[in-house]
Amino acid sequence: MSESFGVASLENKNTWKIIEEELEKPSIFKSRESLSPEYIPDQLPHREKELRELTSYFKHLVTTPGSISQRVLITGRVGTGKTALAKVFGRDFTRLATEKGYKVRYAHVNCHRNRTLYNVIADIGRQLDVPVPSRGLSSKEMYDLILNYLDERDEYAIITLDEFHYFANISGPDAVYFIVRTYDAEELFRRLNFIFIAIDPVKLGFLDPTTEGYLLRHLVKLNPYTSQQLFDILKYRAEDSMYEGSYDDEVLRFIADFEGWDKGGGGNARHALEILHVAGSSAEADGRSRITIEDVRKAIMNTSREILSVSEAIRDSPIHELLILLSIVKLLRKTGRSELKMGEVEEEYNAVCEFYGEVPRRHTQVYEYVMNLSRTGIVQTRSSGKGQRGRSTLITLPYGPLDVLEKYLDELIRKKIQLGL
Ligand SMILES: Nc1ncnc2c1ncn2[C@@H]1O[C@H](COP(=O)(O)OP(=O)(O)OP(=O)(O)O)[C@@H](O)[C@H]1O
Repeated sequence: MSESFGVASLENKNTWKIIEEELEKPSIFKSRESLSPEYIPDQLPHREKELRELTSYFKHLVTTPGSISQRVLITGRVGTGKTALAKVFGRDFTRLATEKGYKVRYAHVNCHRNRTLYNVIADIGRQLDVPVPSRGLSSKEMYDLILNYLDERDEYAIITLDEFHYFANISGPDAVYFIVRTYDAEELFRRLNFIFIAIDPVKLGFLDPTTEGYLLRHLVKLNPYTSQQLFDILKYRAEDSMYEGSYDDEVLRFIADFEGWDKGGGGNARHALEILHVAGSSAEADGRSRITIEDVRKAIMNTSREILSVSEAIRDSPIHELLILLSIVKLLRKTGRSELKMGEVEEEYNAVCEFYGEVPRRHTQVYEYVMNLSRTGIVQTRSSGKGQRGRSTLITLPYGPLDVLEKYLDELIRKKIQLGL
């Protein structure tokens, strides 16, 4: 026993040593989650004006509640703070309204995840704690249930439909009209007020002119951030999430100048924060307590704009769409080829599903997912011309690096499986 214990203690000493060394490494982050994209900060530097605009649109809820059903459209490029602005506004407005004795609720629906009218309304009901039966109701019946529930409790709600262009594209103009309908005739409808978030109002071009005109008259447009604004945002978020001394103004300025709209960057706060996060992680992994400019350079290379724009586009994709994208990336790396046939992607997808313990979808669904990835520009597809046995769909990715993308997809899929998404 003692001998085997002796060997075990030697191994234990090694594992124990490894863990002790890891634990003794200096930490850069005092709170990683407050740097994560989902985190909603207390303040939003450089979005004060837009916060005031939103407040003025919804002021009736604490002066003449029920007088109108407001609809506002927030637009802006990726990473300009549309989601954060709506959530911070929803959180603080409802808190202040409640303090004044008005019952105002807030719900934030992600239309990338909930793409049909039925799912959008069901999610609204869920977030407002409306006791909605899980099946057997039409969208209209569920909508009426929510309105009556609010009416009985004399409550009003502000509902944000985020990534509204996905819902509009997939569900079509009738579904949009059902939600946006601008008539306020029936009093009951004034229980619900809406904020729509879309990257670009042009994407709503198919709306009927009345609806489109209405939304464009109630528009809050977020401009891309300048390098100075990004510097202030990075400083504010770093103070929240990283230990003092683990970064300095030179590091923040370097990132802000890379991403700042006035310096030719995307003006994208998510990208700037992602670079800071990756730079901090690599300094911490090397056992260093300070982020260097070299860490930032490496982080910028690893969060290339393409990878980042893809990561933003697929952040809320269904898990099997991600498994198919990962299969394409893996197969392109394995074969070294520039294009893949649908059949071989499907074969790889079945193997990838087995690896992650997921039940593979059938061919038609796989094809639909690939077309979806193609519609959103994440993959490129073309049908094979003559000279190939039978017609097949050829698939490729116009960007890289594939190894970085594979690592990113693996982490995203594991996180979604863990969260049961
Ligand atoms: N003014 C700001 N102050 C602090 N953090 C900000 C600010 N603007 C954006 N952020 C942060 O930057 C990240 C991106 O913001 P957000 O997700 O709101 O952008 P978005 O415009 O909704 O992007 P997308 O179009 O991809 O949804 C989030 O982590 C958010 O907390």
